[in-house]
Amino acid sequence: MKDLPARRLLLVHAHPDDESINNGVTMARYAAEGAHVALVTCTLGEEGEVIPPDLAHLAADREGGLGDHRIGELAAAMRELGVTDHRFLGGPGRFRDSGMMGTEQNHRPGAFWAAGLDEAAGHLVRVIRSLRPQVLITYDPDGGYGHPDHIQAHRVAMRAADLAADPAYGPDAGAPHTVAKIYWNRVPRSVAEEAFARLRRTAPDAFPGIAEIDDVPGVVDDALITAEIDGSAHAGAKTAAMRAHATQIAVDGPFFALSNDLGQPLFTTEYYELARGVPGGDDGSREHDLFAGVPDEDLAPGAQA
Ligand SMILES: CC(=O)N[C@H]1[C@@H](O[C@@H]2[C@H](O)[C@H](O)[C@@H](O)[C@H](O)[C@H]2O)O[C@H](CO)[C@@H](O)[C@@H]1O
Ligand SMILES: [Zn+2]
Repeated sequence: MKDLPARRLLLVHAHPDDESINNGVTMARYAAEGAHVALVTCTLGEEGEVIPPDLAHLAADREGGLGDHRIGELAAAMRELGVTDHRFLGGPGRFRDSGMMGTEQNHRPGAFWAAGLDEAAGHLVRVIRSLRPQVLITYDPDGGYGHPDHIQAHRVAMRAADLAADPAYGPDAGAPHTVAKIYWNRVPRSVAEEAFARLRRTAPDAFPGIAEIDDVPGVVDDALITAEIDGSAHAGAKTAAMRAHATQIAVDGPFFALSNDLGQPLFTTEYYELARGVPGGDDGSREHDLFAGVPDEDLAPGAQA
């Protein structure tokens, strides 16, 4: 077992593609700076729609196989971001994509939405106690846009952070560890409005339609934003990572669309709300480093891969 770098970031996401859409430049930046970046994806995205016609046969209501295919898409996306530690919660296929809210897939055996919270969180506690991350990123309580797997990923991540810190929990799951800072993915409304205005102005016909601002996960009033990560130096890596998720995402320059063909902005500054922990800034201004404020004694090797 080898010691990991002093700075360790853990991201918890629902499906392959969410990590690149929400945190592509953040992951690329910290990986490039030598921090250890670990991604836990909770499902394989088996119920997703498929954009390229020549891959349509992979869909769950056709031949199936989309989940296995998306494992490969995720691996390709991680190579573009320089991230080498990416895992599936409980192992590949342990929890199945639950489909959109209100669909019958929500209640299928194995669906992540139907999983027991503590059973699912127990898998993540082991990851937290071995990696010992100082920073964790996940969704807000609504999962960004209400998808059941996103909501469940939020619940599992927050519950696992609580259990990992509890000395009375799981003595066989590793030594207790408290994650110093937990962030939720956010987009400030003013930034979203300006980006959509630019999309309508410069590329009105790039896609068959244009999404609504509130279709963008996590859009909130600017006042709720506590950190911003300018990843313009890593814009190419994020774009390439999103392109790697070819069954789910179509990229056109600084814009993209999901399988609904509705154009939306590709953000190269990523925004966060500090949900737990002490902010690094001292005057209430936004942080520009997610590890800001983490005590020096916590920024040390000693975790295990
Ligand atoms: C970004 C994200 O969370 N994608 C999920 C989502 O996919 C959407 C879903 O298929 C919807 O029906 C489409 O209109 C939309 O364009 C898709 O992005 O839900 C899928 C099923 O749970 C999931 O596999 C996909 O990763
Ligand atoms: Zn998702």
